[in-house]
Amino acid sequence: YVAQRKIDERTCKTTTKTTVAILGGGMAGLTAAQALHNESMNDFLILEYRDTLGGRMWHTEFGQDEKGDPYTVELGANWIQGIGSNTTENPIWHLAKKHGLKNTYSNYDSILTYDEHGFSNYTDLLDSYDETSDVASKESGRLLIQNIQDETARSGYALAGWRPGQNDMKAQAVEWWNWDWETAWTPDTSSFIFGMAGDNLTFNQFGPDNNLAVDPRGFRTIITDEAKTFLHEDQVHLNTEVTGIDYSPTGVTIHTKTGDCIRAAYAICTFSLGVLQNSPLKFTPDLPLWKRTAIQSFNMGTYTKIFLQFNETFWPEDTQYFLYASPTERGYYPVWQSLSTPGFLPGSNIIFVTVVQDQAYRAERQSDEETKQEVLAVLRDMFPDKHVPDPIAFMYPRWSMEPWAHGSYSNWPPGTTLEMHQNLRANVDRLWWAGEAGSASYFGFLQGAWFEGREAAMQIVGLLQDRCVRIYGERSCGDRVHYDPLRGSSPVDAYTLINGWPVNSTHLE
Ligand SMILES: Cc1cc2nc3c(=O)[nH]c(=O)nc-3n(C[C@H](O)[C@H](O)[C@H](O)COP(=O)(O)OP(=O)(O)OC[C@H]3O[C@@H](n4cnc5c(N)ncnc54)[C@H](O)[C@@H]3O)c2cc1C
Repeated sequence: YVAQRKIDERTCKTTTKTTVAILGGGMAGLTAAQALHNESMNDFLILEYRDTLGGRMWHTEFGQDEKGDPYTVELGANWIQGIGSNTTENPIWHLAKKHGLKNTYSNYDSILTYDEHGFSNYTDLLDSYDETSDVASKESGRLLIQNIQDETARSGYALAGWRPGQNDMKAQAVEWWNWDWETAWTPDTSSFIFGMAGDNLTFNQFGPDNNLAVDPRGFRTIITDEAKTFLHEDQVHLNTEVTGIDYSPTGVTIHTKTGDCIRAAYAICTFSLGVLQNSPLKFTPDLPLWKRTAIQSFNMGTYTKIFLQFNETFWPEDTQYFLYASPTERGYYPVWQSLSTPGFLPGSNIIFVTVVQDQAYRAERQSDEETKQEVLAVLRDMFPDKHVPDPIAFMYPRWSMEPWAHGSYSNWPPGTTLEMHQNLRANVDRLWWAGEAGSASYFGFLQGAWFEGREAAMQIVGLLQDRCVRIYGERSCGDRVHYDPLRGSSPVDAYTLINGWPVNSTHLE
């Protein structure tokens, strides 16, 4: 460490000292900072790549209204997912209410189904999927509790009775709407146990409903407004790209692209799994094999929303969703969402379509014009009796190419275990980890980031003050555990706070 410190000093243009360096200013970075502040520990710095807080809560101006003013659309997180419980409130819902976020109930029953010849009613398939989901959910709970080897969501659903034919494109579209649209991965590439558990933990615990943010200030206002309640400007360094992290049992030195250094007693890295997997970030010494294995074992999904504004709403104005079954390609511009519908951005004539994974990568690689022609051809198939004009505005983000995100959110592949995941969130010396992907219970969701940021900061407070802390009502002391080597499945008694599983497993069924 002494030798390493000398090297640091040589390579640092300037050195700033702080107690806790929070790497990343998204939801997890915010809740980490707030947890430190709540413990009167205000000597921390948030280092953020972009020119704003918010991370994957990211909006932009799009199109224009009658007066010529632009609308606001969300490129990243859009829903508050899991609201409506009388007993447990989703912390994201709490923030939304606190900051007066404008949002509207997403009604998944407000859906019409289409194929290449136009409207085609196959809602019976939606009902069949729902019935098998109930069976699959119970079975995945049994596998978890009885410590049985994980399987693919594909096999779990097939055993529960959902077996869409390879060429039954309507059933494939229904499956996409139910699975891929949420996880950004196919059932074949998703863990059955943890895919079902993640869904249950959010929707059985916090409530079954989702509301869509349609606030002109942008969804991230729940972060930026909350930050104003406790954060000082000098605690945030925006436009700061972290390029290197030196860690040891006694401290952490962060290197930035401009050659400056931040020396901290502890650091919390909240970068997305995609950044950890793909960016040239240099760790010194190299991260241990158990940590590198964990980082590469989980999956980062890409979820791309493609926005179009027309000069009229030619689709049924009162319907929220339109599901399209392409005759040839699964997941080809399948879910269309109207923002022109009452409660959202009425009169906006805006609709957007979502693609994930291979279809998202393809769209992100091709030009706007190529993608526009593809989506217009789909709309013209869906509405053969209407005149579908060229859009007056068209835009989509390229999540897989954003160097600060490298994708949208994480997912658990088949065969993962809780111990394997614990290795993703376990600290390495004084370098700690937080963020959406670190949440065993709510990965992929904003609430996952919210809980992980807070928990890491509270545990660090415990270490700094040489005491145990209470997290979710349980005692937590010292470093996080990690597992080396790993075994094939997790015993049920592993589902505890120690492994990042704070909720009682009775919530699983
Ligand atoms: C398209 C999309 C749709 C989504 N939909 C929903 C939804 O509807 N509901 C929901 O609950 N969740 C949704 N999510 C997931 C949700 O956005 C995330 O779970 C959450 O925002 C993650 O927060 P975080 O703090 O863990 O990570 P981030 O928000 O990624 O924060 C990490 C921060 O680190 C910064 N950073 C990265 N690299 C560096 C570097 N080298 N140096 C300095 N800073 C760096 C980034 O700029 C970023 O601000 C969606 C995400 C996407 C992308």
